[in-house]
Amino acid sequence: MLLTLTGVEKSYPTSEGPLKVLHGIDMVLDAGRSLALTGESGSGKSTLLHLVAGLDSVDAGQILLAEQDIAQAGDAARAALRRGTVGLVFQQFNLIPSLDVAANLAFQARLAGRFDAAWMAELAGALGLEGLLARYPEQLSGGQQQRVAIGRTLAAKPRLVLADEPTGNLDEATGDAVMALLLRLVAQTGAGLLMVTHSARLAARLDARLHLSHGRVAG
Ligand SMILES: Nc1ncnc2c1ncn2[C@@H]1O[C@H](COP(=O)(O)OP(=O)(O)OP(=O)(O)O)[C@@H](O)[C@H]1O
Repeated sequence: MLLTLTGVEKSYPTSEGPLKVLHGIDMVLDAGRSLALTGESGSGKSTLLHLVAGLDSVDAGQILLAEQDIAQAGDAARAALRRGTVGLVFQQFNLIPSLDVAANLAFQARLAGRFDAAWMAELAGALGLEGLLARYPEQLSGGQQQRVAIGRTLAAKPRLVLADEPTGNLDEATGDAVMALLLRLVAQTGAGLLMVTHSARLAARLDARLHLSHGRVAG
């Protein structure tokens, strides 16, 4: 199993005392499978994604990612796991403005020590970016920027792709096209995909769905 969560609990400190956001989450995701994380605003979706990404630590429970327990890992170990195993795609594209598309695409793969020119060229082709490699992010449309952001993440060949409303900033037609590319490329690499979405329509395109309600799995 690529990802297993067992009894994951998380609270945030607030001025009125701890706010419990996740109350014992259990979930599994296999390599090559995609899972939509849905739920109303404030149900804990982003919190869960951040924990799996190793961006924050759990209060209790276990997160096994590629046989490693990230819940109990220290900051340095979590950072290493993040670079080596996990790829993130967010609603904000966060491209590096001073780098052209080719350099943005290569950036994370180089950081992870996994730059592969042939894979990069294949990705650029699949994402329709060949003619845009010398442009800078500000010279791209939103849909083009999100395709670069997806390419940048997949270039490093992550075993798990975490996406938070990745097409939330795009119009429906562009978002649908970008989503189709993301699903196709994730399937091609055999990675797992965990994606937060508010859209039941998008959630239905993934293999499975986990619905959160007030920090609990509701279906
Ligand atoms: N750093 C924080 N400190 C205190 N409370 C927080 C913090 N981050 C999130 N919360 C609270 O935790 C709860 C869950 O937030 P989270 O962002 O995980 O929800 P979500 O399901 O992703 O919501 P949305 O769909 O609106 O993005 C909310 O009540 C939120 O206000």
